[in-house]
Parts: sequence; structure tokens; C-alpha cells
Amino acid sequence: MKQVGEARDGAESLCPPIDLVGEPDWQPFDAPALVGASLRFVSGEPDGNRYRVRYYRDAHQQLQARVWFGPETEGPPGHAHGGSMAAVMDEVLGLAAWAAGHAIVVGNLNVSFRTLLPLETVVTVESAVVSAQGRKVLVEGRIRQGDTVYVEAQCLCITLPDQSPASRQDAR
Ligand SMILES: CC(C)(COP(=O)(O)OP(=O)(O)OC[C@H]1O[C@@H](n2cnc3c(N)ncnc32)[C@H](O)[C@@H]1OP(=O)(O)O)[C@@H](O)C(=O)NCCC(=O)NCCS
Ligand SMILES: CCCCCCCCCC(=O)O
Repeated sequence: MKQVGEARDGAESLCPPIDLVGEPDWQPFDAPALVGASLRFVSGEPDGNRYRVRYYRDAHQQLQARVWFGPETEGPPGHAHGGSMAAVMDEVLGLAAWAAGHAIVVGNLNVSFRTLLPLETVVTVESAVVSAQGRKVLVEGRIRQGDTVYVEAQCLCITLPDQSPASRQDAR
């Protein structure tokens, strides 16, 4: 049986362009300009068949993302792999802390899978930095489309010394 994204001869073909436009009051957010080009695992193939990701800041300066889960994120037939959704939450929530000025790595990520996510769906990944106390930055987020919530997550980020976003940009 022919699989999604597979050409007739069995070779992978690229899926067509996907509309990842944001809400009217969102501003595009340049993640590599803030953290460098290291975040390739999730957002490094903007035209590929795995994920396609576009970042924004909303009117409250919180990081938001439009994410397309392509055929190569498959887990259960026709639906996204749980690890693929966890990876998206890891990147988006960690990046949200950086975007808020905290130089962190992710210490703990708690992910609840609420609804099976069909492949080739564009979803919104919402984030909110809810607290910052000492070295601990708590970020929450969810994957949703309309009223359907696919994933909810809480992320404990831990700041690293001498790695502030400002100092990283100064070093370039
Ligand atoms: C997260 C990390 C930097 C913390 O190590 P550390 O700098 O030695 O800091 P500590 O272990 O002293 O932890 C600092 C605080 O965070 C808390 N903390 C750290 N990791 C935690 C976790 N997974 N869950 C809950 N609390 C955690 C500690 O309890 C401590 O709290 P306290 O100050 O109230 O005692 C380190 O464990 C690490 O590098 N982990 C790997 C991170 C990673 O690979 N992330 C994915 C890529 S971003
Ligand atoms: C030095 C830039 C680091 C950016 C970190 C953003 C969160 C990534 C999460 C992870 O790698 O698990």
C-alpha cells in the first residue's frame, strides 16, 4: 500500500508547501538569532517531511509556534509518535524560557497526551512562562488546534551560569 509522502517508485517525495501563518497580532520570532543554529532536531528542516515549524511571539510576548507534523513523525498508524510530540514540547518550552531571557536547559518535562494527533495536521503550540525563582523557570504549554487539545506539558528549566541570551549575542 502506498504510504503518505511516498512516491510511486518507493522514493520519498517532499510534501507540498504548508501554510504556517500566525495570528494577525503575532510577530515572527527568529530562534537561531537568539540561541544559534543548534536547534535542528525539531525545526531544522523547514521543507522536510518530518516537522515544519514557524515561531512567533504573541501580543503578550509569549512564544507561540505553528507546527506541521509530517509523515515522518508517525507512531500509531496515521498519527504522530508520542516522542515526536514530546520533542516539540521540549524545544518550544525550552526556547520559550530563552525568549523570556533565561539561559536554561530543560531539567524535567512532563507530557500528557490527551488526543491522538493525525499526521499532516498544522497545530498551534502555545507556551507561557509561569514562574522564575532562583535557577528554576517553569514553562507550561500545549498543542492544540481549535478546541482540540492534543498535548499538555509542564517544563522545569534550570538556568546555567554565564549563558544569558544577551551574552551569547554579544559574543557573536
Ligand atoms: C539540569 C541540570 C543543569 C541541573 O544540574 P545542576 O546545574 O548541577 O543543578 P542542580 O542539580 O543543583 O539543580 C538545581 C536545582 O534544580 C532542581 N532540579 C534539577 N533538575 C531537576 C529535575 N529534573 N527535576 C526537579 N528538580 C530539578 C534541583 O533540585 C535544584 O533545586 P534546589 O536549588 O531547590 O535544590 C543538569 O542536571 C543537566 O545538565 N541535565 C541535562 C539537561 C538536558 O540534557 N536537557 C535536555 C537538553 S536542553
Ligand atoms: C544554547 C541554546 C539552547 C536552546 C535550548 C532550547 C531548548 C532545547 C531543549 C532541548 O534541547 O532538549
